[in-house]
Amino acid sequence: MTGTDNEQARKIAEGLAYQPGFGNEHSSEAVPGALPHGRNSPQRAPLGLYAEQLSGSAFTEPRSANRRSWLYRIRPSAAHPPFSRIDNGGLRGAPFTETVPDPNRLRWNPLPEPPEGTDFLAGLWTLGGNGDATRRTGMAIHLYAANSSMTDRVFSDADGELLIVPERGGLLLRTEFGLLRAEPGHVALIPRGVRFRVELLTESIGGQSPTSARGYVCENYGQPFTLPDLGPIGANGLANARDFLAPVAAYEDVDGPVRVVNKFCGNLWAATYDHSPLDVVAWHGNHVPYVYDLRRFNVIGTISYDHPDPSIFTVLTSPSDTPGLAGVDFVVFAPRWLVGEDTFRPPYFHRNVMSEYMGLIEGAYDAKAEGFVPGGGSLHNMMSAHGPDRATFDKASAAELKPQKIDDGLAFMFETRWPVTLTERAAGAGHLQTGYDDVWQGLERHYRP
Ligand SMILES: O=C(O)Cc1cc(O)ccc1O
Ligand SMILES: [Fe+2]
Repeated sequence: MTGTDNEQARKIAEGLAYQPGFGNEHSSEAVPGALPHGRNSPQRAPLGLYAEQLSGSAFTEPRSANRRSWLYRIRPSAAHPPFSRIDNGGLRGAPFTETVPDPNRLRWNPLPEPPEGTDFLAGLWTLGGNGDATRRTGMAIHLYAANSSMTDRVFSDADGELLIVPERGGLLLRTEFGLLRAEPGHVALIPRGVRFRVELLTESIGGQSPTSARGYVCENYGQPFTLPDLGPIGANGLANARDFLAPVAAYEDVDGPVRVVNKFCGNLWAATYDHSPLDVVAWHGNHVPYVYDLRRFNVIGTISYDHPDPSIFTVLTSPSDTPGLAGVDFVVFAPRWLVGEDTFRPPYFHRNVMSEYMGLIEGAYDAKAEGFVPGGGSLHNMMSAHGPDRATFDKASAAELKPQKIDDGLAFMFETRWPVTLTERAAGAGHLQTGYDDVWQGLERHYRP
């Protein structure tokens, strides 16, 4: 790609300026005077820019659910050649029909190392999902493993928003709205339809050699993720709105071929533009990307007895049409104190109508002594019986119940109202563990009336 990034983009890449807040009406201009005032669509937009609205909700949705942004860009998005189908690589979309839904407990090791030159988009690998992208319901679970930055191509997803959960390696996300830096322990959200390019962060941004990056992606076809209501918790707590960071405007003024890849109803389509579409000089609105540092999560738990349900750890929820029943919840198991008296402190044995995919960003998870490793994942589909493995059960049943800090791990869960159907690749993967059931073997009877 030729051309120069603007000065602000360089500064941002080094320091990264952000606008705090969740769901705000943000506004930002990379060049003073680029943002019109008092109207969205003046007869001639400032500086000869084109005004364009990007709608993430129907025009008529209630104000509380309404999402749109106004972009002021060098060229309108409409100025592009036709898109043609390209190979979907490891990406699959809903509806998922390659396999039949599997009630077994399943666990995977991390993805194998990708071939040299694999960028974020090429490194996406779909595990499974539910719903239907054309109906804007459900979700998909993807993993990614990359060792190269996207250089001359840009991606966008018409099917849903992308919640990116880095596990290894930092990412620099160059979006239409500006730059986001997402390191392991952060999550980044790219809203539906927003174009972005993923570069691998080296130790210092000025460094030369890209390292590798690995992580998870929840593609949410349903209603956009929002913060859960807090109810009796009160006005503060869990993920606090001010810790979500939206970018400031930063644009590329680049002439030259740029491949623009669009995921549309499950398939990849591409067109070669004669310019970079990351050419937004100013914007305002609430349909915006953001990053959030999971270590900012205000963890709430029992200070008396019993193990609260993990809904108390919900970072973001995608509501469905039934109140309280999420299309998908994003839940984090962050460092916290356990103080419950006369309590079995790790996650309990359970069967859940919701389906649970879990991943591990760092360290260990308190329900599994071994085998659940960073970059790996487990799937406990609707009503499948799971909980602490035998080693964890034995240890926690005998543990002295003094206050205990869990500070050696960061795990997360995508919890969805519909069962997850696997792709053929995930069902037949070499890194699918065999014998996962064995972790619950040897839980002998103790009841002898
Ligand atoms: O299965 C899991 O490990 C996730 C989980 C954690 C917890 O604390 C309670 C219930 C639950 O499903
Ligand atoms: Fe569970």
